[in-house]
Amino acid sequence: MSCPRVGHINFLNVLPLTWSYAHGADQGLAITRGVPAVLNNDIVNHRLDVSNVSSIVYARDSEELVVLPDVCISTDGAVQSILLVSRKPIDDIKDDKIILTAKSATSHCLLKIILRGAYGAIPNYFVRHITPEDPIPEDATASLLIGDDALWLYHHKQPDLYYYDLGYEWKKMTGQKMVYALWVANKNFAEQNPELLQLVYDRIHRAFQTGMDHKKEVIESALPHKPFTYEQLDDYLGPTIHWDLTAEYLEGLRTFYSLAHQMNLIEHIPEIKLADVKR
Ligand SMILES: C=C(O[C@@H]1C=C(C(=O)O)C=C[C@H]1O)C(=O)O
Repeated sequence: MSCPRVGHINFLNVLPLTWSYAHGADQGLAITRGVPAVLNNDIVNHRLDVSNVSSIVYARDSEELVVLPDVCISTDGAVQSILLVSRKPIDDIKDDKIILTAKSATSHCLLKIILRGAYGAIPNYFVRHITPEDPIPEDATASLLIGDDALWLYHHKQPDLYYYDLGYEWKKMTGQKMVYALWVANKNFAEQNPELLQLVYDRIHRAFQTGMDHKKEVIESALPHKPFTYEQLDDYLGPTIHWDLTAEYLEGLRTFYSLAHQMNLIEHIPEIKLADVKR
């Protein structure tokens, strides 16, 4: 095998890695860019060898996957880019109709856990494509958005709607950190290609360090293409989004899996198997 097939989420929450790939870290890798839901599907169908995926995907397919250590997309509290936008206060949501963005998987579960666990609500959920300019379809009470769409909404709030940050809500409910996304490798690929796995791990792990050493340049690289200011991205990347998969973040991930299991969103609580790479 020559070029490992690597999935990359095309959201600003991984901008340091996007920047590093554009500055040579993609050499020898075949990169596929997409929204989480598409990459989730591609890794479990073996169209990718390694990918950034929704963290719930690992729990659903842990027999076939291993987790790359030290890297993830996570927050300790507010995330800004995973939002429930609602026509009514969250306390008044009961069996209402809620639209879930088709781009996500983890946040679907996170919202269900929070609404049931913290607000006693069991709404009717429907998955649809939603745009941030028109976030709540006429027939629904609320919508869940993620990524750049949600970040844009966070900075363009309408006075007649209510906004809830699910990172903040998770921290309030559990006291824990939250891991939204992991990098996983297909087990067969990992076992048969240890050197390529090491190469991909080194590139991704280093990219966040190098990227943050060049934070100004990294942010400026996105400004011409994205509807955000320097200050907004400076606040989002670094203090808000974290990329270190430390013991505390792993604990938050285990709590998430455990609550997802209690709600029958996953069949079992997986053991988190880390890929065998030199760190
Ligand atoms: C923080 C975020 O984390 C993400 C949320 C995901 C999900 O809900 O499945 C998947 C990947 C991450 O991009 C975000 O998208 O804003």
